[in-house]
Formats: sequence, C-alpha cells, structure tokens
Amino acid sequence: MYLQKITLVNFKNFETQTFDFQEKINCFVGNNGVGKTNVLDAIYYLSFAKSYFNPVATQNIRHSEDFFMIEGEYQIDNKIETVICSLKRGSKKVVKRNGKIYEKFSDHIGYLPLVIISPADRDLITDGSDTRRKFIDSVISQSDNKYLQTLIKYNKVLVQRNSLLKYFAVNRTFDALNLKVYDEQLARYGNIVYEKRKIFLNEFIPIFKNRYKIISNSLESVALIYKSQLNEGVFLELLAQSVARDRVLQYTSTGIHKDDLTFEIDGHPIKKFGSQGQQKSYLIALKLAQFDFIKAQSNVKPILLLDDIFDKLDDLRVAQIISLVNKDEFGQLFISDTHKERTEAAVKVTKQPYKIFQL
Ligand SMILES: Nc1ncnc2c1ncn2[C@@H]1O[C@H](COP(=O)(O)OP(=O)(O)OP(=O)(O)O)[C@@H](O)[C@H]1O
Repeated sequence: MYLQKITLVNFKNFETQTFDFQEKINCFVGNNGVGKTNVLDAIYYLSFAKSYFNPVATQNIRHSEDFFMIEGEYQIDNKIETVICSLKRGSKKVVKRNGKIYEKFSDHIGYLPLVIISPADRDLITDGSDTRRKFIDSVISQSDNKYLQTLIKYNKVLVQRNSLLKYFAVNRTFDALNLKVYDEQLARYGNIVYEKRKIFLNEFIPIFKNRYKIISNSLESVALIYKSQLNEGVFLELLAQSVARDRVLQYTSTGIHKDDLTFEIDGHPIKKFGSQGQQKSYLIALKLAQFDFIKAQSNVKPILLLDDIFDKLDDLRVAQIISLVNKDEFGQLFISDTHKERTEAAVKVTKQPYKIFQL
C-alpha cells in the first residue's frame, strides 16, 4: 500500500497543490513555515480523518476560505483507491472512499495504517493521561476495529451515566436501579476494552523495549507499565463501591477512562528523571514499536511520517532509523526537514528510490 498522489485545496497554507509521490521515500524540504508539516498532516488526515496537530477541524481550513479538501490516491494490491476528506464551514466533515461516503469515520480507521514521529509526540510524556490513552487506542484501533467500536459505546454510556449523576445532584434525588443499568453496560464494554488493552500491552512492551535498546545503544532499562483501576478488582464491584464518591463528584470516577501508562527509566518516571535524549529515544521507540505492532497484526507496512526528526535527533539516532529503512522493514516514508543537503545525504545511504520536494 502506498500513496501515489495527493491534492490539497485550501488546506492550511496551501491554496491548490498536487504532489506525485515515490513509492518509497519522499522528502519535503524548505524554510520554517513553508508548510512541510502541513503536507504530512494532510497525509495523516487521510488515514485518521483528523489532524495530528490541530484538533479544531475548522482551523485547518485556509484563512478566509470556506472549505478544505484533501484527496489521496493510493495503490493497494495493484488497484487505485481514492480517499477524500473535506470540510465546509458550518457543515459536517465528509470522508469518502472511492466515492462512497463513510457514515462513521471510525469504519475508516485502520484501512490506511500510518505512524507519525514528530516533535509533538513530547505531549505523550508531558500531558495528562488522556494523551497516553489516545496513543494506546490509536495503536489498537488500527488493527482491531471492534476495539474502537466498543470504546465508542463505552464513552457514550459514560456520558449518559455522568448526566444521570448530575441530574441526581441537581434534583436532590437518587435512583440506584437507574444507575445500575448504566453500570452494567459500562462494565460490559469496559471489561472488553480492559482485556484488549492488557493483551495489547503484553505484546507491545517487549517490542518497545527492543526498539529502545537498538535506538539508544545504551544499557539503561526502560519500563512501560499499564495502570488501570481494573487491575485492583472487578469493574462492576468497583463501580458499586464508588457510588457515594461519584454522587459527590457528579461524574464517574472509576473505569477504563482513567487508565494510564507509566513511562520509566531505571525505575524512575522519565518525565522527571530522563534526560532530553533519553526522552526522545523513548518516544521514538514507542512509535517504532507502534509501527512493528501494526505491521505484525495487519501484514501491511504502515506509511511512516518523520516530521522534523533530523533537527531533533543526534546523528546516531538518525543513523539507527535510516538503517531500519535500509533493511527494507519500512514501506512508504515521508520526511520533512529544513535542510535539503542533510536530508539528501541521509536518504542516499538507504539506496532506495527517493524524491525531494522543495517547498
Ligand atoms: N488555516 C490556515 N490557513 C493558512 N495558513 C495556515 C493555516 N494553518 C497554518 N497555516 C500556516 O502554515 C504554516 C506552518 O506550516 P508548517 O507547520 O507545515 O511549517 P513547516 O514548513 O513544517 O515549518 P517548520 O520548519 O518551522 O516546522 C504557517 O505559516 C502557518 O501560518
């Protein structure tokens, strides 16, 4: 699977632009702010029906325009598939594959597997647990659509249960039976999500540790730990035990929506004790492990986007990544960088066909 052509209309700083891509390596070079990351984001959009960088969909429309459109032409098993994402101000986003509109965007996730490595990944270390849950969800969802559908159902019930708790508080009332209906549904979907996250992490953690070892070339030990309240007991019982607290808080304080990952280096949180280089290595290992995992699950080499990595990494780490490309473990690769010479020198080493776009 590879992207052979993309057309952007009013997407961020692009008015109308078409790029024809190489099957292997494509590089975008140019000064700061010319739109290199924006092209990568458009490619990301075609896989996930959303931006990696800006969650406010309308802010991706070119200033003072009314809509944006991204059209991608993919080669999949010797057939051409077209995916279009478009958004008009005041209307709902539309995602089409071969002319057919998706009723649910979630049905599209996983169809065009993709992994992005970007300086914005730092959020995984610095932000709250929500960002780390999204990471787990995005990895599993790309190879298990049922997981995503179950998670969506769980989140819907969660919203309903929270509204009910609010209703109880505002009206100074309480109906245990009513709440129990939601508890049972939450437990049903939540247990499925929990089990799938557990199975996933059991497989993912060794892959991640191996990637870290290769990238960092170091002896320090890293850990990735799955934290869930459900490790401590049966979900339905935990919900029953927290009813009094939930009524005070007016939201559901127990469940898989509180899960988190702990990132450690030599037994200490990497956020506080990891050097900048160690943190970068940790994040790249996470993303490359994501790549390995999706590839193993779906038998497809995901598209890999490397945003600004040469700027942020030392030569050793860049060489490690490039050597992986060399081993032909990768499928199609997109790279953004400010320095044409640096990029060209790095990709030449791979002896793979490449194309450079000067923006
Ligand atoms: N909705 C929008 N309409 C018009 N321009 C936009 C919009 N959103 C972002 N931009 C512009 O896109 C540019 C940033 O593009 P991008 O992040 O792709 O740059 P870059 O080439 O990757 O730069 P750097 O080398 O600094 O990472 C900025 O000039 C910004 O003003």
